[in-house]
Amino acid sequence: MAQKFKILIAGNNDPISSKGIELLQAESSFDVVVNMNLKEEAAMIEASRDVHAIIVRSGAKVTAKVFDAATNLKVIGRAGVGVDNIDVPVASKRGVVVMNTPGGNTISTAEQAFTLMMALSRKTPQAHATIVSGKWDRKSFQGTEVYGKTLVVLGMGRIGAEFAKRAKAFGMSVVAYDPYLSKNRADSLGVTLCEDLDAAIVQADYITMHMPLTPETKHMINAKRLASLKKSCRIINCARGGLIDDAALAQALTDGTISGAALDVFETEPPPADYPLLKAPNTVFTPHLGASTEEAQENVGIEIAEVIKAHLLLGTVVNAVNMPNVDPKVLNEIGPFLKFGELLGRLVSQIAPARSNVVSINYSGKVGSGDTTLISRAVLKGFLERAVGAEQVNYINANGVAENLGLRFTESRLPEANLFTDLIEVQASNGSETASIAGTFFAGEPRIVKVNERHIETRPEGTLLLIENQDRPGMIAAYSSILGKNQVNIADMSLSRNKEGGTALTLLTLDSCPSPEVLAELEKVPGIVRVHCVTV
Ligand SMILES: NC(=O)C1=CN([C@@H]2O[C@H](COP(=O)(O)OP(=O)(O)OC[C@H]3O[C@@H](n4cnc5c(N)ncnc54)[C@H](O)[C@@H]3O)[C@@H](O)[C@H]2O)C=CC1
Ligand SMILES: O=C(O)C(=O)COP(=O)(O)O
Repeated sequence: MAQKFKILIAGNNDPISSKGIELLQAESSFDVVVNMNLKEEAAMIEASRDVHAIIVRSGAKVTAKVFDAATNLKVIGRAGVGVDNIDVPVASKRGVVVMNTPGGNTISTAEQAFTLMMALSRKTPQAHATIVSGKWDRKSFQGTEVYGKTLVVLGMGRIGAEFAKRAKAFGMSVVAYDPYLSKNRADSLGVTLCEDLDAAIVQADYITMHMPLTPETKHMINAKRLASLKKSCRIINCARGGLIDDAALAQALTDGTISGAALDVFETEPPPADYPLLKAPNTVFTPHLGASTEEAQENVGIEIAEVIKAHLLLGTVVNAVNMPNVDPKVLNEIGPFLKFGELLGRLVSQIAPARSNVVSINYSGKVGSGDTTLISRAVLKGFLERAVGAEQVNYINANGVAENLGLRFTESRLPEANLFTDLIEVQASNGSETASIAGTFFAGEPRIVKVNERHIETRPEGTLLLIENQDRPGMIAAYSSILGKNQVNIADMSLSRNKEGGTALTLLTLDSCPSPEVLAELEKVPGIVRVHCVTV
């Protein structure tokens, strides 16, 4: 019977599009539970216990404790962009893929930010409030035009670029500050690239912010920067609370250091009633509504449902923030290499020199001409299992685990086929010694074709005994007799030597693993240099 997957649509009064939910409900192997009342962590923990997937917007928080409880969890889908309500490092550690829907709410958020800029310039909410309170006041609400003004866009990504296009249509001159924006892209958007944040913002009549909240961007607009702005400057933040120091902003507005602020996002959401910013003059606020349009919600709701469904049913990975993408075509092509890469990593870890600090993966042939990111992660996973335990390492956290152990990993790719159509070679080195195993596929079957630079041919199955010895007569008889006398049966054998009278390598496939005593006896045989027992 096909596996059943339980999917939790989790929210805190921030609904996911019914079209997305229906798409999941139509799948017979999915059990879809919708709970929009998950404000408290305890409720979220309870609701997540036995689920395989969770879909959220920004309201429900997926914390470390939720991961502790959700032991079946495979994937989290964020119907939107920001994943700051999900503990992504913990997700990665647990091997849970986190996917989002970049792009689906871009236009809506750019439109919301633009609306905020216009409403701030024309004091629209304040004017509205007086009318509904019975006043007709035409003196207090003189505004300013945006036409001809300088707009500084901080973060020229998807939303920033859409904002900039609209601003240009309104006759604004646009300056961009974004350390990752190329000059070509700035030129094609028709904006002036400024490489220095402080130099950019002092020119601004308007500043709009469109970047994620990271340690680098936290409090990017602080008291010092606010003090450097033109008195006429107005700030719009429709990205994330915390990009601006809200307390410093409240002070700057109260002191008249700047002329206004329009915010869709706050450092604390929702802001408490005594939040100083709420009392500051010249503000326009909305409660995190950037993505709250019919169109955006339908886009992100359907997209997240589709990618979660594809992940659970087919293993594809799209829009993941903690893993490379794997589409069905790629998965079909590299699927066998993933398993094999993991196996090669596991084998090399068993013959690696002590304190290996570099793992090198060399691809050649067809496999080397494609994207090998995921195969390398599979190799690393296999290699690291001995060090940290198989449960602790997965495709998502493999690079981080390696980094923590001080293990460097290098990759080389040669599209040309050598002796084999596809070859993956994994080497581990501690600087003075190196061990390596290379493998390929023969008619779809995996084969080990090289060990420690010696050509050999073995199926990677069962227990392998690797013996390096001086190339002289009598060696095979010596080790065979020790194995025989200890009831260890040899199922297969492959021999290789570098040169006559040099060092020979034997790879034996055994029916059982020799005891440590038998391995020690083998190592004592004159002429035997090294013995390794490796389990596949
Ligand atoms: N208010 C709302 O409802 C919504 C808010 N957002 C938020 O808007 C923000 C932007 O979203 P997108 O444009 O889709 O993201 P994006 O990834 O397309 O753009 C982000 C841009 O910020 C730039 N950036 C990164 N670090 C920077 C730094 N230190 N200084 C200046 N620029 C920097 C990046 O290079 C990138 O170009 C995100 O934080 C997202 O969560 C998105 C949708 C709705
Ligand atoms: O997509 C984002 O980053 C947003 O901030 C939108 O949040 P929401 O889905 O409206 O809770």
